[in-house]
Amino acid sequence: MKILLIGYGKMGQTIAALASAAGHEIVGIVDHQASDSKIADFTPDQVDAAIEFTHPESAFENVAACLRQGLPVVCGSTGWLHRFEEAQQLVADTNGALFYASNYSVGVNLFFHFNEYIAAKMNQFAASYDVQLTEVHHTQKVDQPSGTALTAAQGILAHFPSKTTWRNAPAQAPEELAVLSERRGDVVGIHEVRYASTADTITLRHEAHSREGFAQGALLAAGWLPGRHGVFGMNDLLGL
Ligand SMILES: NC(=O)C1=CN([C@@H]2O[C@H](COP(=O)(O)OP(=O)(O)OC[C@H]3O[C@@H](n4cnc5c(N)ncnc54)[C@H](OP(=O)(O)O)[C@@H]3O)[C@@H](O)[C@H]2O)C=CC1
Ligand SMILES: O=C(O)C1=N[C@H](C(=O)O)C[C@H](O)C1
Repeated sequence: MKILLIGYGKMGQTIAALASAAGHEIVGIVDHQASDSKIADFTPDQVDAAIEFTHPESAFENVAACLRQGLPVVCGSTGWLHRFEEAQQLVADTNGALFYASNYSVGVNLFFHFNEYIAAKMNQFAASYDVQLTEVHHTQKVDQPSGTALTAAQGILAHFPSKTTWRNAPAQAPEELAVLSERRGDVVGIHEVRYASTADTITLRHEAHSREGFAQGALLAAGWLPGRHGVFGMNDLLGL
């Protein structure tokens, strides 16, 4: 597979290493510091898929540039969902292909699935149990709460109707889901959903040990996307 990497930080470099080991070709790197290349320098005959892991403030423009160039794009940057509808419209206008996941690891996507199942079960016991979400990441992370925590929060709100909104702080009303963020050292990513009653606590937890799971998932998505048209996510890829 011929890959254009957009963003050559922690994720870009992890993807490059795994891609090269798997025999894929990195045909270009677009990054603030690591290269002078631009997305507009690349055409669909040179690139099977672009993989974008940059920054919340640059993700939409990078995705848009890929779509305008006719490049299928796998985007992992978080914190830009306020522009997601614009991206969807651009995909439709260009007959393009966009893959987005707040978290590309297979384990986290199983966690999302279990989270929804547990929320639906626990709804029957909502009078006794309160639920809260916590996420812990490294101190370089700029967005808060994490994209993964937002996806998990949406899963709870959809299946545990006693919670109708979320707040990135301790809840101030029973219908608010507290989504608590902590930034500590070089933690790769910990997400935890906790249902607590006066009698006991039930916890669903995912802890990433490295960035390889995210990178493997992004490469899987990049292999799957070419030839498809539309907006896709991990449920399409994994059939969850
Ligand atoms: N969906 C998922 O599974 C995962 C998502 N992420 C998300 O991916 C994003 C990147 O994470 P990570 O690699 O850890 O971050 P890093 O800060 O380590 O790397 C980002 C890189 O992108 C560069 N960059 C910033 N803006 C642009 C731009 N406009 N064009 C090209 N390059 C740019 C940065 O350069 P400079 O430093 O010079 O600004 C840096 O080299 C974050 O939003 C993070 O939340 C992370 C892990 C997994
Ligand atoms: O910035 C990170 O590092 C991560 N970001 C993603 C998120 O916001 O959920 C995924 C993962 O947790 C690592």
